[in-house]
Amino acid sequence: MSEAIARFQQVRAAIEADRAIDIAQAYAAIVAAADAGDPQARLFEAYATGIGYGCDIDIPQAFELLSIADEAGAPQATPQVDLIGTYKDVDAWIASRPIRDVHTRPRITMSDAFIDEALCNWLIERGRPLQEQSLVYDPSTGQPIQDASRTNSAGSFKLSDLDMPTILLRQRIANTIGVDVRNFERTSVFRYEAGQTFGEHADYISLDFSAEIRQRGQRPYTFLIYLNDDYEGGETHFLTLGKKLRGKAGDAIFWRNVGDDGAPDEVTLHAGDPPTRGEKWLLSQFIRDKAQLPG
Ligand SMILES: O=C(O)CCC(=O)C(=O)O
Ligand SMILES: [Fe+2]
Repeated sequence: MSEAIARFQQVRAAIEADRAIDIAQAYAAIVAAADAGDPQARLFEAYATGIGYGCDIDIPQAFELLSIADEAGAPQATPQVDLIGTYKDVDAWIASRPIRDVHTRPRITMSDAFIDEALCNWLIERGRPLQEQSLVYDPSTGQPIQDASRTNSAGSFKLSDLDMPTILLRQRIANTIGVDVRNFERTSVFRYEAGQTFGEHADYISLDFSAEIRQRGQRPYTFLIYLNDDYEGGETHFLTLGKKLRGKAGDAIFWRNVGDDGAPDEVTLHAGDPPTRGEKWLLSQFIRDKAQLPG
């Protein structure tokens, strides 16, 4: 094995284990191994180029690299090319989608048929193996603990879990809201089995966590996509507004967690109510007001 490929394997293991690494060096190692003939490294280079991990975001180039990885024999590339090969014009695919307001103060907006069924199913299958029990922080000890207020599971996409459809979807979300995709946190997929819930909470960062806000920014937007609809109950419940909302599979909902002045808006308090029958799958995208570390 060439030295470049051995180095990439180390970088890949660090990314998969979510260890802190130097992103510029990691990107250089990915490209070197790809150039040394490793199709898996070419695939990582495609994702890195899609999200600006150690390089500038270049979507057409990311596409090109995905095709090269496919031809070089990366098995994961083929279903992605099959899925996005139908997106003939990438610019049109990632363009902003029509929206409609469903509430004014706070502004809550929906976008019907934001994605199609094939992409919903793709995202469910990508998110399924990543599911972990959701934890909340115990304010008395500062330790993550399991708590009855949040019983659903969640999985988020690191660089090594990404794929081109998800990368393009992030672009479409950014264009629809009119925000910079570099401000996106990791994309997550949530699963609620019947009876599981994400209790009353707000998505803005509490002003009590001023260091977090200084470092990573406030979280002005939440963007959700309902990935299935064969369940009962399971609404996104805005408790103070007395409003329960839910979309069909592929519909999106988003809202601002802060007011025009940027301060937390307490009326955005909400819950993911428990499905009473069937299981609910949801894509959750949090958006900050500052660029995030990519990956
Ligand atoms: O499941 C829902 O509808 C709500 C999800 C949610 O509150 C969140 O992603 O922050
Ligand atoms: Fe939330």
